[in-house]
Amino acid sequence: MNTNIEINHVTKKYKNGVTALDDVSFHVGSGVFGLLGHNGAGKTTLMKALVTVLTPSAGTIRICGFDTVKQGNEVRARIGYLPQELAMYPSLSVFDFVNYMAELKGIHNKKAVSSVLEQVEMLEFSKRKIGQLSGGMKRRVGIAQALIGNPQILVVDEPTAGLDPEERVRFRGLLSRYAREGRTVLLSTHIVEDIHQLCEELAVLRKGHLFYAGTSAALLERVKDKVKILHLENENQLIELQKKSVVLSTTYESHGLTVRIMDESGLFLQATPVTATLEDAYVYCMGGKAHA
Ligand SMILES: Nc1ncnc2c1ncn2[C@@H]1O[C@H](COP(=O)(O)OP(=O)(O)OP(=O)(O)O)[C@@H](O)[C@H]1O
Repeated sequence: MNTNIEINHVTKKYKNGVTALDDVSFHVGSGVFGLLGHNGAGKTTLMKALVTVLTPSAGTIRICGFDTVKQGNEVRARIGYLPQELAMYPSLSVFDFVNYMAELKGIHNKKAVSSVLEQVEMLEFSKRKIGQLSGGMKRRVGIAQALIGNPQILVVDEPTAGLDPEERVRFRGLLSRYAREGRTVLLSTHIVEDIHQLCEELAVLRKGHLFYAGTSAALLERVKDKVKILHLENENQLIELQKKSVVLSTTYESHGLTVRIMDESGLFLQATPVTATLEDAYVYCMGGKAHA
């Protein structure tokens, strides 16, 4: 496997004393790789370090073999980035905006601009003003500017948040097509479905620490035999249960509710074991449904 991203013992401490990343290490090969974690887990901080926007306090990151701190230009030439909130100019046309972003990267090539707009199915809307686009279309334009220069690695921060289901499917298709031919797409998300559909491998951050890195299959193996269902009479019982166990899902019924839990230490003898699903495994990684 070719390693496109190598993250070694990366720590980031902000000036306000927050440790956003604490000794994080993992490697990423080709394909779509998922970065999961709740708000504040450190995903954006890690992505900014990957794309050389910020410098780690300790540790190293290599992108296609180049060090993000010492060889920033080589890294930036190989990486495209769609931040969570990309500043766009509403009065510019789609074409002019992407062309402007290309020029900022030193690429003066209108054919390259048309080509990336075609890849994201926005060529027919080239003349439309940014301010007149739907959320999904804006996101596609965001990807288009990240694809300029045909980067080996594409980093996208929460790309499907706020999209309707149809746009989400389209967006997933786009990312998975891009990840072919040895390229890497690293996407951060807290949408379990994104991971399920797109990523063979994933890393999970929790409060700056790496909780898991590996394949979905290995993650499923970890939760095997630990998923159980329990019947509860009311929500007070649910609140109590959440203090003792990770609640994966809840189904309300006419008489009470049924909950799926992760019984890690085998404490819930009255609960019925069920076959674990990947969805269970992802929700478990995220720390349970209640916090999602
Ligand atoms: N520029 C900054 N200065 C100080 N603290 C910061 C800064 N940026 C982020 N943080 C803090 O670092 C921690 C990690 O934030 P980060 O944005 O990386 O998390 P995240 O997983 O991307 O969350 P979200 O999904 O909400 O974007 C949080 O506690 C956040 O408040």
